[in-house]
Amino acid sequence: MAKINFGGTIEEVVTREEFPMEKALEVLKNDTIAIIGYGVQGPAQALNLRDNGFKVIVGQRKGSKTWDKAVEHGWVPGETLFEIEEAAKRGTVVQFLLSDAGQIALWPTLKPYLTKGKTLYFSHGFGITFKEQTGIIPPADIDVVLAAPKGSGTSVRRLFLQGKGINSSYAVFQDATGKAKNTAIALGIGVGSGYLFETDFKKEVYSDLSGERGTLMGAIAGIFEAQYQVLRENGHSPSEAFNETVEELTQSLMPLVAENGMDWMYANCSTTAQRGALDWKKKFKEATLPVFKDLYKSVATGEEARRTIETCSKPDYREKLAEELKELRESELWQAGAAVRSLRPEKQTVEASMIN
Ligand SMILES: NC(=O)c1ccc[n+]([C@@H]2O[C@H](COP(=O)([O-])OP(=O)(O)OC[C@H]3O[C@@H](n4cnc5c(N)ncnc54)[C@H](O)[C@@H]3O)[C@@H](O)[C@H]2O)c1
Ligand SMILES: CC(C)(O)[C@@H](O)C(=O)O
Ligand SMILES: [Mg+2]
Ligand SMILES: [Mg+2]
Repeated sequence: MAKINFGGTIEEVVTREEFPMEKALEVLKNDTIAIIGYGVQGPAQALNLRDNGFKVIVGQRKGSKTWDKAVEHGWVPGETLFEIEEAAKRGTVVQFLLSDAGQIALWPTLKPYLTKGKTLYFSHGFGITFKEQTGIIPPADIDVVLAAPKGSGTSVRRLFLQGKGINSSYAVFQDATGKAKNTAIALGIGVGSGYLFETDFKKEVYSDLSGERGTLMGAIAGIFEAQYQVLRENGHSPSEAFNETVEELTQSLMPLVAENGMDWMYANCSTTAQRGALDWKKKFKEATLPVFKDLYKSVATGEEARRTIETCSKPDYREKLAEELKELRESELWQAGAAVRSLRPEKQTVEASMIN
């Protein structure tokens, strides 16, 4: 494994150079990979594995929208697309990619098919770590592994199609065959990872839940709303407030951070901006640190898992989520955003946002 210095801590990572696709294909040459769940990660991982030359089948409920989506993606009923039970029976590697709440409901159906020597694969440590709440306790004679792409399934597929790769973590929870680690890495490479870093199920779920509720999704949306509100309350127009809050960040400054780090982005802004940002950064850190500490505690106590399971197990959870997203989409901030996006020169579709 490559030893990499991450800011002073040496970690071992698995790169494609040392674990090339040919090796991954060799490790899984006798396996049939059954993808159970065709939401966001399911299609991305299934299609990447198929395109990389692995033997892949998909398990879905016949008559569901996701069955139709799988057919559209080229999965053939009776050949590579089956009812969930049939796919689980045929698969020697079972990739459990239903929603985390959905996994609980399907577990009693799936478990009988997880026979000796098979591999159960997750992309999240949720089900195993919060086993008191999920009831997901695998049989002792199977391997249980994880490869968790650090990004949306949409990006997993897009980056693959661009010839790039997403970073993923991998972990082994149970090694009944003695081959679980190799299997986990081979699957991680197969689904399109650029490189893999090692974790365990608990660390993966604690960091993942913290990250998405924090800076990646929850905190960023909250900070956008707060700044936009203050600008609007002080008489700034929606276009000015949106540009100064979101558009410049995503279009100009974050690409610079992605390219070469925070100091590089700072260095490419004015000295006035740098001076102010360096001063205010401290205040924002002080203000948000207690919130991040609360968040981590809520994850570690299982409270986040409890609330997620409770709400996402309700029959109408999709409608409720859709309503909340609609409210977000229709808020002034994000309506202003839609107008700003339509004005990007590459779009050239200004009609939609014109008043007359
Ligand atoms: N979405 C991502 O990009 C992402 C990234 C990394 C890891 N993960 C993890 O990957 C796994 C899959 O995530 P996802 O976002 O693709 O899932 P999701 O929440 O979109 O759900 C996947 C599919 O599960 C189905 N489903 C839900 N409940 C069901 C039930 N009771 N019976 C049958 N089907 C049911 C849904 O219809 C959906 O098609 C999760 O463990 C998630 O935490 C997701
Ligand atoms: C894409 C994310 C946010 O990284 C993932 O963790 C998820 O749950 O969808
Ligand atoms: Mg997540
Ligand atoms: Mg994540």
